[in-house]
Amino acid sequence: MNIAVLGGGSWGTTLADLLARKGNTIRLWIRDPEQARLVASQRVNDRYLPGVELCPSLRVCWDIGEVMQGAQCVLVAVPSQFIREVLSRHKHLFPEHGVVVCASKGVENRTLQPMSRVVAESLEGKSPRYAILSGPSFAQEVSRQLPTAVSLGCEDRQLAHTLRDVLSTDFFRVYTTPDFKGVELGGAVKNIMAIGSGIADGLQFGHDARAALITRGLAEMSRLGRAMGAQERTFMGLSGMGDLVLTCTGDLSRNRQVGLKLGQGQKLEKILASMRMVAEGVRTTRSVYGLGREYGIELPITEQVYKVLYEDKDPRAAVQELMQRSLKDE
Ligand SMILES: NC(=O)c1ccc[n+]([C@@H]2O[C@H](COP(=O)([O-])OP(=O)(O)OC[C@H]3O[C@@H](n4cnc5c(N)ncnc54)[C@H](O)[C@@H]3O)[C@@H](O)[C@H]2O)c1
Ligand SMILES: O=P(O)(O)OC[C@H](O)CO
Repeated sequence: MNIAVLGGGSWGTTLADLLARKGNTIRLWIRDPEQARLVASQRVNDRYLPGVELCPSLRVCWDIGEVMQGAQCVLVAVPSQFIREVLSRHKHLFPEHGVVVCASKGVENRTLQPMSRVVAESLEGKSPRYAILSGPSFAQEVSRQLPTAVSLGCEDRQLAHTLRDVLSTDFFRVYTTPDFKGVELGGAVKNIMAIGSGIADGLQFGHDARAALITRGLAEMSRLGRAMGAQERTFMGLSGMGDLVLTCTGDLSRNRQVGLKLGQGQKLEKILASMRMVAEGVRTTRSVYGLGREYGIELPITEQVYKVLYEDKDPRAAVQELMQRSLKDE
């Protein structure tokens, strides 16, 4: 397949490399010309995926027109808050009824829209056929060909199966589900819980606290998902429980790292200034907090993470408040 990958961060680079190694025709768009030239000549994305030698057939380019030429599928791995801007600006390059796979995890701040809506609205008039790729997958592990399993949410069963076959390898196993809403919401909300789990671990609150956060985080995610039209059982799968477990426990998670530092007493501004990569959960917390209010759904962990991130609440007081809520049935 001829595929354009938009987003030269760690995930876009990893997926482009994986697909190129399978013999697909892959072009990777890196928006910064200097960075694109460097990656193209050195055959390593030193900034976002150091130490991984890229497949010789993978073309790296800053000219998005060239990258999009003849693409049968566009895989989007740009941070979620920039997807609308990138797709809208380059809408003329997209074919009608083209296939778009969104691999980014987040909910837009301005509109509170999940990624499927952002893609559909940005490409309005082009009627894109879209799928959401999510699930427990650290770029650093996938790029080293370590065994990984993910979810692909796509309403069109035939397209889902085609994409599954295109994306799967011996070490990267793709499961399909028509519930794209559940897949995208799971991928977005787990980042909030990863920050929460990092906070608890940064405070050295122990394994019990972390297990409680993961489990109650799953309940919170499912509650919001149900209200937004997702299927509850999707959250028991890879893009829900799977990614929660990974990012709430795995130190490779950038969202967990943000939480750990907050729990250790660092300030958000300083933490973000020290990071080169994106921690989607920081901005997604703001969106999901807004969704909770819009849908009238109780999201206690999200609310406390929001207060720590945006109201400078003491992390210890946030955990205390969670523990002192009125007692209820599970
Ligand atoms: N890295 C992973 O392990 C992983 C795994 C699964 C999903 N994801 C998701 O993939 C998405 C991309 O994350 P990543 O880890 O590749 O990012 P990254 O932190 O590795 O890189 C950030 C990327 O964002 C780009 N960027 C920054 N500002 C931009 C703008 N204004 N417009 C367009 N691009 C801009 C940078 O050029 C860079 O390519 C996120 O939604 C993330 O949650 C990441
Ligand atoms: O590093 P994080 O926290 O953005 O997590 C990366 C992936 O989403 C893990 O599935």
